[in-house]
Amino acid sequence: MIVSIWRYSHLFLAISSSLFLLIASITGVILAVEPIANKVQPYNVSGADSLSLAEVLNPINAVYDEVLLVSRDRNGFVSVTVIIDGKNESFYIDPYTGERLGDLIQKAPVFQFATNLHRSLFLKSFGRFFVGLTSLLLFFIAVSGIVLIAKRQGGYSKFFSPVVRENFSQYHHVVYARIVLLPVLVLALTGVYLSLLRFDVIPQQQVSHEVDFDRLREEPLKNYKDFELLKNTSLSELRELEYPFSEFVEDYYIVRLKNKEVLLNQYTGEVLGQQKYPFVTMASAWANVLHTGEGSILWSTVLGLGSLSIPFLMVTGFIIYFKRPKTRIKNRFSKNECDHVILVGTEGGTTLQYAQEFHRQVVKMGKKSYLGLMNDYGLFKKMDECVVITATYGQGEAPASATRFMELVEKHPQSRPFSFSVIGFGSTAYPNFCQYAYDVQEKLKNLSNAQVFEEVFTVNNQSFQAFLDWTNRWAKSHGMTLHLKKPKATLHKNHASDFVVVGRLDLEKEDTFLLTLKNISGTKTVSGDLLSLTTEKDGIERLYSIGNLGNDILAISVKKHPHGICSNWLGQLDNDEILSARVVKNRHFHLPKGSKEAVLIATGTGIGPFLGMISSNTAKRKLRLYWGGRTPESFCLYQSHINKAISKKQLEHFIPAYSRSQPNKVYVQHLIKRDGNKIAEVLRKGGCVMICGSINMQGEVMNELKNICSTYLNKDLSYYQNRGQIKMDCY
Ligand SMILES: Cc1cc2nc3c(=O)[nH]c(=O)nc-3n(C[C@H](O)[C@H](O)[C@H](O)COP(=O)(O)O)c2cc1C
Repeated sequence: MIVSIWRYSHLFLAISSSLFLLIASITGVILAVEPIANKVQPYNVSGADSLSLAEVLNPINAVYDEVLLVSRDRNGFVSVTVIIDGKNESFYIDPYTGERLGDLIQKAPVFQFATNLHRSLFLKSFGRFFVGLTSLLLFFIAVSGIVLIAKRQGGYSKFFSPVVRENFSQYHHVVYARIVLLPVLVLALTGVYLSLLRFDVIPQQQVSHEVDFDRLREEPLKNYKDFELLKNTSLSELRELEYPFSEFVEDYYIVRLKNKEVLLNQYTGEVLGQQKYPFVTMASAWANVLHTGEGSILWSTVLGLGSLSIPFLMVTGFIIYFKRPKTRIKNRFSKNECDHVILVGTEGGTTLQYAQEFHRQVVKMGKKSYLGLMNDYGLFKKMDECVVITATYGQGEAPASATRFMELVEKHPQSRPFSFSVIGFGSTAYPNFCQYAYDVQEKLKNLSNAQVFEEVFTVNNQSFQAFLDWTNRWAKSHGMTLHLKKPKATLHKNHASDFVVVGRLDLEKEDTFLLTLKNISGTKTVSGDLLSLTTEKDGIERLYSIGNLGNDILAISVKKHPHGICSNWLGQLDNDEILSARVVKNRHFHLPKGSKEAVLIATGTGIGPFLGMISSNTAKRKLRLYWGGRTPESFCLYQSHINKAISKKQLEHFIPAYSRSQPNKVYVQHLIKRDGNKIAEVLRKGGCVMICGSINMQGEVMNELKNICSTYLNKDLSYYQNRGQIKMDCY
C-alpha cells in the first residue's frame, strides 16, 4: 500500500478516536499510579512466599476461631476473612504468625473516579462500547504507525536506526513512538480483549467439578497439616483458599491456585476434584495484569509512560499534519497545450512550493507551463521540455507523489522528442542523497526521444539559494529572467540574534575570508549549527556553517561569489560592526559526544565548523582533519587555529591535500583512499567521519568511504550512516 494511504489512515484513526483516546490515556496515567501506590504498602512479608500452604494455615487456625478465606493478591499480600465476635472481618496478616497487619486497601476516590471514566465514561454499556472501540482504533493507529516508521527509516530492519531530526515534532513523534510502541500495543490489545470479555463476545468459562458425594468418607482422618496438596504447594501459587462451609463431609476446601482449582476433603485431604483453568480464564488473568500493571511497579511505570506518551504523540502528530504545506495545484493551461511540463515528486509538500513558484514565474514570462505531480505522468501532446523536481524518501526512494512514475514513463511514451532536467531535493543527513532524482535521470535518459538538458542538480535541505542558482541558470539558457520569491515553507524560524564582528582574515587571491563574530545575544550555538542571514536587498536567506571557538566567539568561513549579495556584504564588514542573524540548529552535524575518535574531511570554507569542533576538543578525542585547498597559501586563513590546536593536542593530525602545488592534482578523496585502513579503524571503534564542503567533493569522498567500508569492514556504507557514524553537511 502506498505511503499516503497509510499516512491518511493513521491520521484519520487518530482524529476519529482523539477525544476518547485522550480521556483513556489521561485516566490511564492516573490508574498506573494505583498499583504502584498499593505495592509500596507494608504488607509484604519477605520470604513468606516459600512457605507451604499448610505452614500458612497453621498460625491462622491457631489465632482465629473461625476462618472463611485465605487469599494472596498480586502484590503478594496475604489476607484472611474471619469471623470475630459474630462479624465478618477481612484484613492483611503476617503469614508466619497470623498477626493482623492492617485493613484491606480501599480504592481511593480519585482512582475510583478514574476507573469509571476509563472503563465506561460513566455511560455504562454504551461507554464501555466506545472505550473498547477506542482500544481497537489505538491498535490500528499503532500498526499504521509501525508501517510509517518502517517506510521513513527505509525498511523494518532499520526500524530502530537513528532518526534524522528535521524538526521538533517530527523527530520526537518518531522517537517516542518507537520507545512506547510495546506498552501501547499491549494496552490496545488487552483493552480490546477485556472489552470483548465484558460484552461476552469471548465467553467466560467457569470451572465446574463433578464430586461423587456417595463416595465421600471421613476416614482415614488426617490433620490438614498432612494433606499432600497443602504440604506441597507454596504460598506463591495461591490465589484463594476457601474453608469448608460446615463440618459436614459434603463441604470441602476449595483451593484456587494460579493455574487450577482443587477440592479437598476436609477430613482425609483426598482430592475430590481438580480442574485446570480454561484458556480464556488464564488469558483473562494475563490481560488484566498486562493492562493494569497490578503487582508490578516496573510494568505499571511502563504502562503509565505509555499512556502519557499518547497525548504527546497526538499533539506532535497533529502539528506535523497541520504544518504540512498544502499540495493543491492550479494550472492556467491544460496539459496538452503546454510545451513546458514541470513534474513534482513531493511527500511533505515543500518541493511542490518551490516548483509552484518556478512554474508561476515561467507562466509570467508568457510561457505555457503545466505543473503536475509525477504520479500524474501521462501523454503530454505538446511537451518540448520536461523539468522534474523531486524529493527523495526512505532509503533513496520515491516520495509519495512519485511512486508510480517509473511505470507511467514506460506506459506513456511521448509522441514528440523532448529535453529534460532533473532537480533533486534531499538532505545530506540521509545516506542516499537525492538518490531518487538520479534514478529518474537514468530512467528518462533511456527513453529514445528524451534528451538530457543538463545533469542532475541537487538542493540540500531545501536551500532556496541553491534552487535560485539553478533557476537563474535555467532561465538564462532559455533567454528569460525569473524573479522567484521564497516559498513560505521554511525550515528556519528562530529569532534573530546580534553578533559583533571581532576579527576578519582575508585571502584576496581566492576571494575567501574568515569572519570571527562575538555572540552578544547569548544564543546557544554548537559547532555545525548554521547562521542564517537575510539581506535587505533581496530578502533571501543564506546559511553559513558555524564553528564555535568558545567564549561566545563564532567563526564563519565565506567564499565571495562574483554576484553574491550576501557574501559580498559580509565581505565588507569591519570590526565592531553588528549584524543580525538567526542560529539554525543543525543537530545532525554536531560532533557526537560519545565518539572518542573522528575523521573530519573538508574542502575550502567547509573547514569552518571543524575549527570550532577542534578548539572545543578538551576531552582530547583523537581528531584527524583532512582539508583540501588549492595551495599551501590557501591555508593561511586557518593556519593559526590549526597550529594552536595541534600544540594543545586538540588535533592529532592535519592532512592537507593541495590541488595546485604539484603537477599531479591531489584531492582529499585521494588521501582518504590512501589512509583507508586508518579511517576504517575509526569507524570500527565507533568513531565518526564528518564531511563538510562541496557536494562534488562529498560524492567523491563517499565513493572512497564505500570502498573502505566494504574492503576493510565488510559492511555497507549505509550501515555506518544509519548509525550516525558518517555525517555530512555539504552544499
Ligand atoms: C523520512 C525521510 C526520509 C528521507 N530520505 C532521504 C534520502 O534518502 N535522501 C535524501 O537526499 N533526502 C531524504 N530526505 C529529505 C527530503 O528529501 C527533503 O527533506 C525534501 O526537501 C523533502 O521534500 P518534500 O517536503 O517536498 O517532501 C528524507 C526526508 C524524510 C522526512
